[in-house]
Amino acid sequence: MCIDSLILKLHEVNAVKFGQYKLKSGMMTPIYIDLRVLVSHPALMNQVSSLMYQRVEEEGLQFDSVCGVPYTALPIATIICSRNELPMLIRRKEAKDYGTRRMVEGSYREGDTCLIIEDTVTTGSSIIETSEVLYKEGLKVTDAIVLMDREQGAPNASTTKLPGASSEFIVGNNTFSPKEENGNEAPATKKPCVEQKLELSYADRSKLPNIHPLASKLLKLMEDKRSNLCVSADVTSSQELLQLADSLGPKICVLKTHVDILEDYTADCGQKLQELAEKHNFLIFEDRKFADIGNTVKHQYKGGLYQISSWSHIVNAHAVPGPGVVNGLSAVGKSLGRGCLLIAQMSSQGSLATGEYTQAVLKMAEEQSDFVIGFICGSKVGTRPEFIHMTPGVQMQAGGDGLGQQYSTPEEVIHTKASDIIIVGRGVLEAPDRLKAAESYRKSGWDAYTKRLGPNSQ
Ligand SMILES: O=c1ccn([C@@H]2O[C@H](COP(=O)(O)O)[C@@H](O)[C@H]2O)c(=O)[nH]1
Repeated sequence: MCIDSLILKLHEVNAVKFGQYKLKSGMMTPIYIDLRVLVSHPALMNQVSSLMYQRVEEEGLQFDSVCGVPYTALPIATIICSRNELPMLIRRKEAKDYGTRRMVEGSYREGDTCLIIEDTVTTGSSIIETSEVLYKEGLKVTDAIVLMDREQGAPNASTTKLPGASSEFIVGNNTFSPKEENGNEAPATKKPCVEQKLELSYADRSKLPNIHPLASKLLKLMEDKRSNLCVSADVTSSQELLQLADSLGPKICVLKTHVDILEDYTADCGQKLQELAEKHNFLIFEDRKFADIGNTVKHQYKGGLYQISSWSHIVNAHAVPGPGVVNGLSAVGKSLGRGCLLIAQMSSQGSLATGEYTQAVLKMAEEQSDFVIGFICGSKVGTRPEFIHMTPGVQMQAGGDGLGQQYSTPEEVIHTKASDIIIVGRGVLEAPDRLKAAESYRKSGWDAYTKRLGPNSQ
């Protein structure tokens, strides 16, 4: 069976609904996929199971057992396992208060690998929850097969969070084209049984009707300069900072600063930085990570020694204090045309900004999109193409720095994890030739982006 005819059959049994529906993430959607009805349609259920198992075979996946995400994917996993004589595990949603109190039923040994079966993903949070339960039982989740990917963050969420996961394979097609996410009609034309990704270029996104002007400017200059590189200028003297901005300016889309590590900051430095940003067409991002109540961050942003709002186009904030932190920053920055990134995830080992916290950050961003322009994150987390994803912890070699920093490569960050901008600090600063290193990061980031867009991108 091909995808087109499957979609039609799903529509016939009312598994594809049109209207106004609320997703688990809280977001409203005009299309709702309800595969729960499948249990009442055994022939279709068999076809779906066959299609999903076909993909398991095509990918040559190896695993010791199979686990369906409760509840909808449970019968699908059961059919797959029964027909192909595969060992199955059942993940409980709640522990029994008697007997073994196990969260995972079935026979398994520590270190066994497990394939997850899921019907529909939006953010991937259900897959993550299931894999976390399995992981706590000593199982390793290596892959997940999904029938419907709503393309709203799931591949990235799953790829990065599945403990021990190597990859995720999507059976089927996108249910939303980017245009649909914008609210316009234009269902994707589907190629039968072929995975199809629709993605807007930076240039296309810069023209979206609801985009924040600063995000639009950034996306446009990225396309013009063919650069998705942000250099993190973590140096301690103003002279070195300005020299870096001038020499690397042509290679970068954003210059990130930590103004409070400068030993000799004066207002003149902020002024000169702005002039260099104009000269080389990049934006300045002060990585201040505001995290206080609205009234305090308002003062921190506008006043004090650094007067950040007067020279930095972008700042960022933790969502921990609640929406007041954005309101406080917005009270200062909005009229100046500034924008804010919310910290949805961090690159440091053991970061607490994961799972439900990250989801709550996304919600806060949606609600404050007149000032929030995107996220600091490890992978694409947001659903709106208007949001910009910036990822720190990038070097040519994956690894760490011994102080908790964790590095991914430009290819992983931009191509696999679908982020927009790589943030590189020591990868450039500690190179013998900083300009050469910046060019090499620019090229890697850009190549990964064009690869992600596909063959028609250039
Ligand atoms: O999660 C985060 C948030 C911010 N950073 C900042 O990015 C740079 C990374 O520097 P490297 O030398 O490339 O490690 C640095 O300024 C951090 O404060 C981050 O690393 N992780």
